[in-house]
Amino acid sequence: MSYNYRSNVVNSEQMRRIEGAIFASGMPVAALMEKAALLTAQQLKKSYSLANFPKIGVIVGPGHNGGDALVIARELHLAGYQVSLFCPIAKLKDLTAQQANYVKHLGLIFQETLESLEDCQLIIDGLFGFGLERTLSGEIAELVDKINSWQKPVISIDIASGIHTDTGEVLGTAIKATHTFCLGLWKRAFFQDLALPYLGKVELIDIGISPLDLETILQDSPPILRVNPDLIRPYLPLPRPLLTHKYQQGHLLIICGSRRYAGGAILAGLGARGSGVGMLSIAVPAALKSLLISHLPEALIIDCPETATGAIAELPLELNNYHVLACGPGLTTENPAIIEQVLDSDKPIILDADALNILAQLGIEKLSSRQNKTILTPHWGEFKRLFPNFSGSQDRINITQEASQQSGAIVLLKGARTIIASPEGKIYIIPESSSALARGGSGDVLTGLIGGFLTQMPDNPPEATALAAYLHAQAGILAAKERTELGVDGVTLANYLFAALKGLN
Ligand SMILES: NC(=O)C1=CN([C@@H]2O[C@H](COP(=O)(O)OP(=O)(O)OC[C@H]3O[C@@H](n4cnc5c(N)ncnc54)[C@H](O)[C@@H]3O)[C@@H](O)[C@H]2O)[C@H](O)CC1
Ligand SMILES: [K+]
Repeated sequence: MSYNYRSNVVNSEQMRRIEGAIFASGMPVAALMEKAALLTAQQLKKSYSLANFPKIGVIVGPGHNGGDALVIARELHLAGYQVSLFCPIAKLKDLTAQQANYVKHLGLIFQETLESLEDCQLIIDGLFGFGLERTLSGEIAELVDKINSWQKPVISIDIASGIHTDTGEVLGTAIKATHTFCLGLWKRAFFQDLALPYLGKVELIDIGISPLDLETILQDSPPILRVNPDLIRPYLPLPRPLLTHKYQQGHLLIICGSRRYAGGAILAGLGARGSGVGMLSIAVPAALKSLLISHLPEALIIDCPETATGAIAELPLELNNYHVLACGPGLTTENPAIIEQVLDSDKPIILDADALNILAQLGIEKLSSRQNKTILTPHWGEFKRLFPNFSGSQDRINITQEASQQSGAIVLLKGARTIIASPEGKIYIIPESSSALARGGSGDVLTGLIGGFLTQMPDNPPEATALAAYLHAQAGILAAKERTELGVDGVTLANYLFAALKGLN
């Protein structure tokens, strides 16, 4: 695999080792601090103009996060901002103490009380970075709570102080930043749902970490990759070969719908349509056939015998005739037998919604006898039913990885930051999304979309899943931009998939 500062996500221990390797190769610590802080100061001056933010308060911690803050304070001072400093912990690391001496020499003032910073238009949080090692308490916790109570713009350096760099947990209390500049490499906390309300807008400062240094440290552990266009574009089934026909582009079967939940079947079909899959068949209870044809004239609609309440009673099909099976949207949990039939097939399968609820009843061990790939796409509620052992943990990256190891399936855990883990250990993270997607029907679109891409990319199931999740999120973002977060129903979302796809290509 290729290493890249934009894609690789690290934990604090890896960050420390990478930093250590850079220092050991000759880069002076003070030089790297200078570079990181100068680049951050440049961005800060661009986003927060002297005209609008003439008075800036800087909170200086005892470690190198505080050192960064002091270099930034110095640069802002030299650029004409009026800068006030507050340093709540007396004992500073050597380099930080040196930086403090120099800003004193320049005439910057260390205030006696935090309150002296209350009239600033902006606060810079350089209290703790990835060196935070214990819960905030006492006066430090009070200081953090006081800053939060001011409700001013707060810019955190590297990470919001109080947030655990790996798990994203709040250690006692934490700064509620409105903007965080992550230095060098993305840390895991930036993709943990728990931490998002504390990080605000996030930006990566590229301090020039070379792929060589990344490889030396990261090659021994499975990669955690932040999905971005450069990473995922090579997997797109585009351009299509000049000479091809519909069956060469794959045949997806979606098993979905009930009289009660007819819409889920339509939305899954529309999601699959958005992938451009060559052939799409949709198995539904007989009563839904004409409805599905009216929405998806290009699909082959298979009418199945129904139960008394309108669920699929049986699948009169040879499932192995299809390349991929996607199953779940709108099914109801009435008929576990069809899920058992799907599990028995030799084809790759995607299970979502009630297919997951039935699997939870059957037991996750059922997957161990499968001969082909399984992709599970739970939201948190479904996840807890499938993997009750992990429901106590807050570290979504870890538990998705463990759930994948335990089940042997690719697990996609939906959330503000969707995580995808494969049993071989790969992790993909979808870095942005829209709360417009927190709405009934958006998951059905995703199931169809994953099915459609997996059908066209049979050799790369984790990447097909990541590609679908990325485009789904981008479609949500684009649609919300144009229609607000309230205007993105499932059909609209599906209609924006092509725009997301165009944005990637
Ligand atoms: N990423 C890079 O390449 C660069 C990062 N830089 C910055 O350095 C910090 C990490 O610095 P470090 O000195 O290791 O740790 P911190 O500044 O986060 O703080 C450690 C300091 O704080 C004490 N401490 C820890 N927890 C608590 C607590 N709960 N209460 C009180 N005190 C606590 C601990 O004992 C230490 O003294 C990184 O985030 C970047 O901002 C470099 O500038 C170079 C480039
Ligand atoms: K910080």
